[in-house]
Amino acid sequence: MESNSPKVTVVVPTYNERENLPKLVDLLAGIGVENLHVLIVDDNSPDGTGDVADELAASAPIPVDVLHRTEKDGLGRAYVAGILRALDRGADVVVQMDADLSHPASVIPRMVETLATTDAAVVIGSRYVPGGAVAGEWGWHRKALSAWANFYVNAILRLRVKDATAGFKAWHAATLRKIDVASIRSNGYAFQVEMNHRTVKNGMRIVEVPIKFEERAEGASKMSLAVQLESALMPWKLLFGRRLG
Ligand SMILES: Nc1nc2c(ncn2[C@@H]2O[C@H](COP(=O)(O)OP(=O)(O)O[C@H]3O[C@H](CO)[C@@H](O)[C@H](O)[C@@H]3O)[C@@H](O)[C@H]2O)c(=O)[nH]1
Repeated sequence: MESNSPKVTVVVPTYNERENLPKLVDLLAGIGVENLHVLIVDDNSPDGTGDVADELAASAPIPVDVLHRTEKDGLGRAYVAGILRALDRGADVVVQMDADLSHPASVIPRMVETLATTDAAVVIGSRYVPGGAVAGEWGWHRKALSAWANFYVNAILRLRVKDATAGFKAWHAATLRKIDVASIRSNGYAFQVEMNHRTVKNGMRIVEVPIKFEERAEGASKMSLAVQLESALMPWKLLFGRRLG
């Protein structure tokens, strides 16, 4: 039977997340959001995450779909592919979320509610608004990098967002269509910044709700030097409206 509730699709990019993915789907099944769907976008993970995703699609208590891609192509590309598929399949709200359990699934109901009851075009699960936090031990290097990245992009692009690089967000489908997600090219942290920049440039509002961010317990971050370099250049590229390649 068709549900009257908005269709909420959680898009989860995965690369080597076989330990984390079943736990994440389990958590999502328990948050009590009606008409919740999960779309896993796997880039042919060598650890077999794609097979784990297929098993979840067959057995999970909530609808799980899998988009298999042939090779590792970056987080941004995976999100673009996943978001376009979610929109194609009628999502009203699209949630972006990491697979590594660093983003608290329990906050999704509040994010969806905030979208429904305010003029927010997108709601960010934010570490840096009052009530937000980073749990566990982040080394000084990671803290400094995150603080610097936020100061840097806000200074250049005037986004006025406390957690501009956050990867946990709930979008109205209409916002994603308006910002033309298909044309977004940046791939690492810069992907999040470019999405925010397009939202603000189109005169739409970003709202942040606090989250407690957990450091991943299993697997490793895929952040590379190339991702950091892209993030350093991207705000200038956006400011001057040009592509740097
Ligand atoms: N399909 C696919 N998934 C990927 C790829 N690279 C990373 N992922 C997936 O994307 C999610 C985040 O990847 P991490 O490598 O754990 O990201 P991070 O460096 O910890 O960065 C996080 O924090 C940043 C700062 O807040 C965010 O900007 C970023 O989006 C992410 O949330 C994980 O689910 C990971 O498996 C890829 O090339 N392809």
